[in-house]
Amino acid sequence: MEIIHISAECYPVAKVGGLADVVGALPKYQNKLGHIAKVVVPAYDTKFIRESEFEVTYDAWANYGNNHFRYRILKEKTNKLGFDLYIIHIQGLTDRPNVYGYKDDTERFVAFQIATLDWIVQWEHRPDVLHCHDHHTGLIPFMVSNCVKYKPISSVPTVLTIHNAQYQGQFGWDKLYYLPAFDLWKGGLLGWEDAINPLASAIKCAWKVTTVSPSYLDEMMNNARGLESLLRQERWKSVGILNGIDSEVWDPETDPMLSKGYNLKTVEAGKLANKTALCDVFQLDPSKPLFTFIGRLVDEKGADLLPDIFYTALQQHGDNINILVLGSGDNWVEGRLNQLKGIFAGKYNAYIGYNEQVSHEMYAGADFLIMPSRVEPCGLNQLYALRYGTVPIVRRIGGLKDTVIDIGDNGFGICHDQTSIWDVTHAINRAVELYNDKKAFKAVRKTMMKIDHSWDNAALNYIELYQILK
Ligand SMILES: Nc1ncnc2c1ncn2[C@@H]1O[C@H](COP(=O)(O)OP(=O)(O)O[C@H]2O[C@H](CO)[C@@H](O)[C@H](O)[C@H]2O)[C@@H](O)[C@H]1O
Repeated sequence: MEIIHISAECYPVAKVGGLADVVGALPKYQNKLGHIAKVVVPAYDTKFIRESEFEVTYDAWANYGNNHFRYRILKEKTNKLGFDLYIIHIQGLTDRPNVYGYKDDTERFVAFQIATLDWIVQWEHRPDVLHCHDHHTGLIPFMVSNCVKYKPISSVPTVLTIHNAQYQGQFGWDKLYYLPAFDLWKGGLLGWEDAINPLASAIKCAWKVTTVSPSYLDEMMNNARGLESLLRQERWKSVGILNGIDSEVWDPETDPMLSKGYNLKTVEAGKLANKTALCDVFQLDPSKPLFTFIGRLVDEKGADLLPDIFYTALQQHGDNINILVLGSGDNWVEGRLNQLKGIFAGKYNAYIGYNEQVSHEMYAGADFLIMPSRVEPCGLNQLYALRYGTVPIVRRIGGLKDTVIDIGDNGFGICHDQTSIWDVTHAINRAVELYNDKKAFKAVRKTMMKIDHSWDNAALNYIELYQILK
């Protein structure tokens, strides 16, 4: 089958969060299964794009509304990611350093989606499926089925994967004219409440809707930022497929970002070496348990509670624990996390910003990884932690519930029910007890490192789903 993944992010081309990890890995595993999976993303001004070689495969003009734009489709020459990578360059719209956060994000992603379809519609052959990821590509299912100019590809199945229903990409009806012509009576398929809502539109129009864990699919029926009733209505065509991880990129034995590689047999010495190096950089004490948080500092991750959680835990445990944070997001959370550095020097530190290298060093050097998420569609951090022998401390929600079993149930993680200061500090107390029971701690590390969360199975689940659509 020929599968076209269309996305705003793809690791290592452009990454903000987990969406990039999925789009950078799933196609590779689909290719390994003998299919042809390709990826289309906007051509941002990122390091990967600047440092890779591309050839122009298509050069044309398009428009959204009255705005004409020139776009070029560039193909990465060496296939170094394990799939064909196409980037769409739209001068003045895509060629910026950040993926999101601009006032004209609506225009940028509408233009990207129109350019993608304008290009595909003039191919001599038809792909087998267009796989859209999140709201940035959410207008594609509607446009493929309804816009006159895309009629030649209207029989190509579209699949939407919801990585996070918190973000929907709404914009006003005054911008309806951005879309290529369609019968206006079909316009209702674009809207939800009082706006054009790309995520809602894709839920209505895609042939299949998937999300990234079975539990999150259930939870969305009652908690999806206003889309609950729509999701209930479209449940018949929806399925939850648990994400995998790229076990080539995330392999503690070969990870070039670590101070020392390790495997199941050498995990104790390997983790200690990485912990020592990490503690050295962040002025922490490697003889104490190291708790970490990695992620976007936003409410859905429970980040607003982190400063109080850490303050309470550090007060309770005195000199017996270390905490290290890596993240960026809400300014006031960043500020408070920075403030704690002065209060708890030598046992707490925070790196405010985005740093892939430091994240790998932390998965390897940490003893525990905290994820007190309010919403977690799948979560990849806990899967990386498991592979690197780091015990996840998670709230029982979404994909966290589907992937982490509590030590009290013969599992390998520490689970709690609520995103609250009490629940998380209690979980930290349990973690300290586990850490002090050296035999049990070692056994838990071994158990979790043996778990296979690679994409092999999930990639096949997606193929089976596409095949039903043929
Ligand atoms: N400051 C920083 N520096 C370096 N690396 C950082 C970082 N902040 C985050 N990361 C990295 O970004 C990724 C985060 O992935 P997640 O899946 O946990 O969350 P996210 O909410 O972005 O993804 C959404 O999509 C994914 C994919 O489907 C779902 O798993 C998830 O539940 C959903 O919310 C990890 O690779 C992590 O290491």
